[in-house]
Amino acid sequence: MKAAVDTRKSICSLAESIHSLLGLKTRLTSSWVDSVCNIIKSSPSQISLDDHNTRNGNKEVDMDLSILKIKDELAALAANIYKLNIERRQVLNDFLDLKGNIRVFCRVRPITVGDNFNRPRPVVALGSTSLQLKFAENKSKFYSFDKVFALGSSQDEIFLEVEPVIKSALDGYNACIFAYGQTGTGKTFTMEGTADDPGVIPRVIEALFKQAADINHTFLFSFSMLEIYMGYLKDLLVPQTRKATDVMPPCLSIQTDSKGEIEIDNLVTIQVSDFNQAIRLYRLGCRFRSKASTNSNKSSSRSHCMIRISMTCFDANERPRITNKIWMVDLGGSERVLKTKAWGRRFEEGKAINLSLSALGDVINALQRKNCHIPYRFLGFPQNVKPTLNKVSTFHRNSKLTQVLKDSLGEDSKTLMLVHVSPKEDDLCETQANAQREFEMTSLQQRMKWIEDKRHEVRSEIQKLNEKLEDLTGTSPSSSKQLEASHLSFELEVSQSNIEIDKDIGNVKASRTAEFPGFMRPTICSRRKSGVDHQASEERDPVPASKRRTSSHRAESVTLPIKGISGNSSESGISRTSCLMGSKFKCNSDNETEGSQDKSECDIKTVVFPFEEKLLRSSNLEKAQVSCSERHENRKTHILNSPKFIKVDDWLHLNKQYSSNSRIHQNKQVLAIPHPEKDKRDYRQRGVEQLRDEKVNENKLPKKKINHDQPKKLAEVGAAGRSKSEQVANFMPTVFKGFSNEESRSNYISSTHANDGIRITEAQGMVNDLSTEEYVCSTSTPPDKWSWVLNKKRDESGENGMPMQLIANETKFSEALVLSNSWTSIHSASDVRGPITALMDDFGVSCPKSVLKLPCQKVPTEIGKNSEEEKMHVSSQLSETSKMQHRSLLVERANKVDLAMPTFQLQGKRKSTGICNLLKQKLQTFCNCALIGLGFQSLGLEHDFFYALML
Ligand SMILES: Nc1ncnc2c1ncn2[C@@H]1O[C@H](COP(=O)(O)OP(=O)(O)OP(=O)(O)O)[C@@H](O)[C@H]1O
Repeated sequence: MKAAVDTRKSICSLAESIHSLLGLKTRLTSSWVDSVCNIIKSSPSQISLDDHNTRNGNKEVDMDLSILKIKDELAALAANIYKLNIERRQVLNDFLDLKGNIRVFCRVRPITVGDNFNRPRPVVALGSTSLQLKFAENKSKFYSFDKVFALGSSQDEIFLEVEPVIKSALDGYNACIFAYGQTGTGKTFTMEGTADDPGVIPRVIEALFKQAADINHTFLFSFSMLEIYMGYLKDLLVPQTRKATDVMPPCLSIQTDSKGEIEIDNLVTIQVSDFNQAIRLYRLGCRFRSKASTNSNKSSSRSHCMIRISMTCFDANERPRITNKIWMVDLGGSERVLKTKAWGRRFEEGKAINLSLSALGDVINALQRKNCHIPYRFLGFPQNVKPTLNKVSTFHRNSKLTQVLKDSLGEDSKTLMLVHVSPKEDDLCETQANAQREFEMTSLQQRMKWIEDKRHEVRSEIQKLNEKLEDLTGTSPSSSKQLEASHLSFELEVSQSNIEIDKDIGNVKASRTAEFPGFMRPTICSRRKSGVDHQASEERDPVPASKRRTSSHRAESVTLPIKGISGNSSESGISRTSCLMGSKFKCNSDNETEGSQDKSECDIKTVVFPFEEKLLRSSNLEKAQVSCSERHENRKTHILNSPKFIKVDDWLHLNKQYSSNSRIHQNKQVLAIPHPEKDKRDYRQRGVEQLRDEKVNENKLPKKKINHDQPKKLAEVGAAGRSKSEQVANFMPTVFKGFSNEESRSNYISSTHANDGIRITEAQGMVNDLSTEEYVCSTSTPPDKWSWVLNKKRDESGENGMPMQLIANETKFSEALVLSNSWTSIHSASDVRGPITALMDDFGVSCPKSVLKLPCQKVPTEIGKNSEEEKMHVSSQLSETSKMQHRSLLVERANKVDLAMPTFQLQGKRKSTGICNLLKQKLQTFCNCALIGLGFQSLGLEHDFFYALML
């Protein structure tokens, strides 16, 4: 071809020179030249170079000509290829654009050793692009991906999808390949692979060198490797003086400039000329990656490992840029802090990983949506915040991961996300947990409603009884006010709990979006911060705005409607300390991830502490009770902390101390009630005596002298001559007198009661008497305490009083009190019934209804002191005379009843003396004691407490 062109040129020049020589005026046309050329070509006598050479017999010239010919052809082909290359690049780019510059693949890890083979697999790959997560029999969720690699997919299959990205990189585009997934889902396996089955990174390096060699350009490759660990950038190729086992490298080579931008160019960049050099560097860097050993004793990556291969090509004008790079990132394993119950360093690592993954998710999501603002570094201000310079730091996102990748995660960059999923049921994503939570919340709500209804019922019953009482006594009982107050507070708690539930449900619902996997969606926080999805979330969220947490996560107050005040639901602002910063997310120095950015990240994310998981997952009733009792606890702290009350623990401690010194108890099962020392006992006894004296004087009844030393002496004598069971029988207090069970007796020994059989019998009579009109339910107080309380009271008022009365005057009763550690409480029947029923439900114990249908309590008053108060506990049906008789009887017996003895007396039939009734009463009493005791036990109290309660 070139020869033809040359021939044509020479013909042209020849013709022109002839033309000028002849002085011809006409110009030579190309058609004329063509025809002359044709004549020459077709003429057998043409004079060509070949002919000339052949004629001269010069074969070498012949050779040159053929070479020239081939070269001509090659040049033509090269031109063609150039055109095709441009076209291919365009087509590939269009293809990737069409597919999406960000593509997401999913790989399901195969079942490995240690997985439970018998459990049904909840992750199912449906076709090549969708994945089903089954988290209940009839509940599952579908996700779509660009491609799903099912269980057992090979490394080759994965690489086949990665290859186009390598081509793009060689064409001059920046590219990123990420491996994302929970800990242990196979990220490192996919990226690194094994010696026999190499993963993406070695394959990419190999392909880059191979394909670059195929391209007729000169490439210069360089290799860098770094990790982001706990917010720090660490150059893994900095000359290492440390051992591979060191957790932290001694120096960090990457700094930030004055604006806080990462000076990524400071990275150690090593030129590599072939695959072997690059792979050696890669292996070296991997040795220094921060890892932690997990429960299964394998090392888990606790950082993001980033490999950068930069390529520079000087002789390819068609490339969009001279130097471009491909990042391969093995992201740190995301983990549910709740699930792993990580703490300390592991918790910090997990937190840092999760935060940066969340930031990456935000960036990718913004890119997918083609948002004008991509939050590589700064998320933007919330709607209600005016941007000022000093506020920038507050709302700074500053994720180093996205900052480093900033120029490789963009419009003309290719991003490949390899999402890894474990087939393990336990590793199901947060969606499952949310569904579970949602279910729990619903049942919690139902339970709350049930409790509320029940409360209303009980309350109206109380109301009726109070009214009846008012009619009878002519006075407004203070207890009714207390009940009212306790009811109101309960209402408040219910409404608060409801709000909390609603809030949680709102959060659950808000997080329920479909199409993309979680990390591809903007986080709730970022939506709130940027205000992008504010509208959308409001549409999604059925919970009224007033009941939701305000958009600021630092919201300090909510407005709660308080029911029950003046019959209207009024709005009352109740200040709540920041739930996130206060209890949920303690953003103190301990919990902050190291590094500059993490304070701001702390601002954004909520991390729930492990102990809260328990609370969240505890049964509905438990939750209600916990929050209820906590609040009650606060309200009652000042009461219980008053010096009038000894704390249970204190008492038990004292008791133990005393018991250890005491030689009285021989049976280990028996809680030894301390034998009161003389001076201590005197307080009580003197109190009783004084009271008795007063009453006796008043009623002209003969005074009985109590010999304080008698019980002790009798005990010694008795112990010498009787068997243990006999002692036990005599030790038995009144309420258990009817029982013949040895075991129940032995658990119930009280040395104080041991020696006064007459007293027991008489006290029993008194119980019967009392039960004619009154129901008194009192948890027992140890002798020391009684005397102490009595003493205190006497010291203050200068007079003695019955302990029960003192306490009755001071103590409110409510359900919470049953659950509280208070020893001294007097409950109305209806107040007791609630917890007892609940306890019965909890423990599956059945009890005759009659036991629970107790009439309203009448608090025993200080006898004879106040005639009004007397009326409270003496039947209105009794005449004044019978009242007096009753009172005198009571007083007479008061000296026989040890006030330290626990009384749990039930109303029986009037003057019931029948053995059946008696037995029934005892059974009922025992049942209730046991139930309350079990209730206390369920609060984690020790056995001592239970025994003491029985006593
Ligand atoms: N596709 C697979 N085929 C065979 N084994 C696999 C596959 N994926 C993962 N494994 C195995 O599962 C285990 C966990 O994988 P790997 O260490 O890659 O998880 P990871 O996601 O990187 O965990 P971490 O985030 O804790 O580092 C390894 O023993 C690995 O060999």
